[in-house]
Amino acid sequence: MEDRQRAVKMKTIIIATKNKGKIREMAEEFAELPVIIRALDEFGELPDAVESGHTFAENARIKAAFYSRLTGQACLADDSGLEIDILDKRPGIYSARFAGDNASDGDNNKKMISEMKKAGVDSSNARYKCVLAFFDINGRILQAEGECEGKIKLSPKGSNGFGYDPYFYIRGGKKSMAEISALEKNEISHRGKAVKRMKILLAEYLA
Ligand SMILES: O=P(O)(O)OP(=O)(O)OP(=O)(O)OC[C@H]1O[C@@H](n2cnc3c(O)ncnc32)[C@H](O)[C@@H]1O
Ligand SMILES: [Mg+2]
Repeated sequence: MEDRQRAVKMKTIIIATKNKGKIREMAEEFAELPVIIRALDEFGELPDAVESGHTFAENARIKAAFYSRLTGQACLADDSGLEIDILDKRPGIYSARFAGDNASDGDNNKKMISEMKKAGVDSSNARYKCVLAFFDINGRILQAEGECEGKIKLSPKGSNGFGYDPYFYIRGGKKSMAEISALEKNEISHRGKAVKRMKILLAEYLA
């Protein structure tokens, strides 16, 4: 098939997130699929979805459904966060708003450090979780999940990645998630694992 013909037949999928770090990590992976990948910001200023769910899965579905209704296109949304054992699995689904609505990554990291100090520790087992939800305009839903175990330490290292990455030390290593390359992060991360699973589901869906 010629490129032009293939382009006509290709579906569009919007990566429905306002987090630039997530887009960076996902866009390249999904570019391997026979689909046109677009980012939410190509559709102008859209309102934020209300993340009123009680689980990552509920919030991922809320975001995918909300943005597919707004754009009239198939959407893939990510809900993710960090569970810190010593903090009874907080911030969890509240990871983006740990330090309040519109908190920056820096604000959330400061809040995390102060909560860890309050608990009297300088490290704790922790894990990142990610749920990806895909909604098309006919109501077809696909869902995939991923987890990544590690340790939170109060000494930040590295400047790659985003969010809590400088404080999240990967399993068995002395490196933080912000010290490894984007490629290496995708190999081991919660999002990388969910993306690989979602790619299999999408390939079946598109076939
Ligand atoms: O809702 P969208 O628009 O997708 O963007 P968001 O940043 O608000 O995303 P979430 O509601 O899913 O909150 C996830 C938060 O969890 C943290 N997080 C998730 N994945 C992470 C990763 O790979 N590295 C570091 N922090 C991560 C980070 O603080 C995110 O802001
Ligand atoms: Mg959010």
